[in-house]
Amino acid sequence: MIESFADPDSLADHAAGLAVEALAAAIAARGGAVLVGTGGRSPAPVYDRLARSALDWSKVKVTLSDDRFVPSTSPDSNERLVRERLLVEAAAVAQFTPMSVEAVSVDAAAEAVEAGVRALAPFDVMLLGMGDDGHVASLIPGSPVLAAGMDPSGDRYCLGVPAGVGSPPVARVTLTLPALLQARLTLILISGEAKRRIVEAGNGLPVHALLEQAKAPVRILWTP
Ligand SMILES: O=C1O[C@H](COP(=O)(O)O)[C@@H](O)[C@H](O)[C@H]1O
Repeated sequence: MIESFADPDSLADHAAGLAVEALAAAIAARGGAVLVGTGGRSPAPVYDRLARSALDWSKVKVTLSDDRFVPSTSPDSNERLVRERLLVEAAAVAQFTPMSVEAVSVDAAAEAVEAGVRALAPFDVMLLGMGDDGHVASLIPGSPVLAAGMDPSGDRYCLGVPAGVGSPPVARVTLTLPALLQARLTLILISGEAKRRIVEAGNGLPVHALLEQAKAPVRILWTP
C-alpha cells in the first residue's frame, strides 16, 4: 500500500523519522545498526535530515544498495552523494562500506566488496529509490544479469552489472534480491504520477518482487 505525502519535504521528514526510530531501536537492542543508503535523486533530502539527527552515529554502519562503477569522486558516484549529504555533521563518524571499488572489472569490484557487505547483514534500514523502468538498486530491466540478480535462491549479495542499462548507462555493482530481502525495514522513496502507476501496475518489474514478498517489511513513500 502506497503511503502518500503532500510534498517532498513531508515525505523526507517522515522517512527520516522512520529511519532514525529503527536505527535507534537497533542500537538499543543489539549495540549497533546498519543503514543501506541509495543513490539517484530521491534520498538526498532524507540524508540531510539524518545527518542532523541525534542518533549515536558511532554505532551505525552505512553501505549502499548499489553504486556505479566510477571513481568515488565522479558526479555519478552514489558514494560521493552519501559522503556529501549523509556522512557529514553528526553522521560523519559512521563507518562506511563501499559498494564499488577500483578494480580491473565490475565483476572483480563486486567480488571485492561481497564479504564486507555480506558481513553487515541483516540490515536494519534500507532506503531505495525506483527508476522510471521499475528498477531498484541497479536491478535494471534489460540488464543481461537481471535474472541472476533477481534469483531468490542466488548465493551472492553483490553483483556486477555491465554498462548499457540505466541512467547513466555505466557499469554498476548492485545488491541482489536475496540481499535486499535482508533488510528489517525497507523504505522505497518515489515521486510523480508515472512512478505511482509503475508501482500499481504490478507487472513483474524488479520493484514488484520486493512488494510481492512477505519476508522483509517494505514501505512505499510517495509524493506527487
Ligand atoms: O541509478 C539509480 O537509480 C535508482 C533510482 O534513482 P531515482 O533518482 O529514480 O530515485 C537509485 O535508487 C540507484 O541507487 C541509482 O544507482
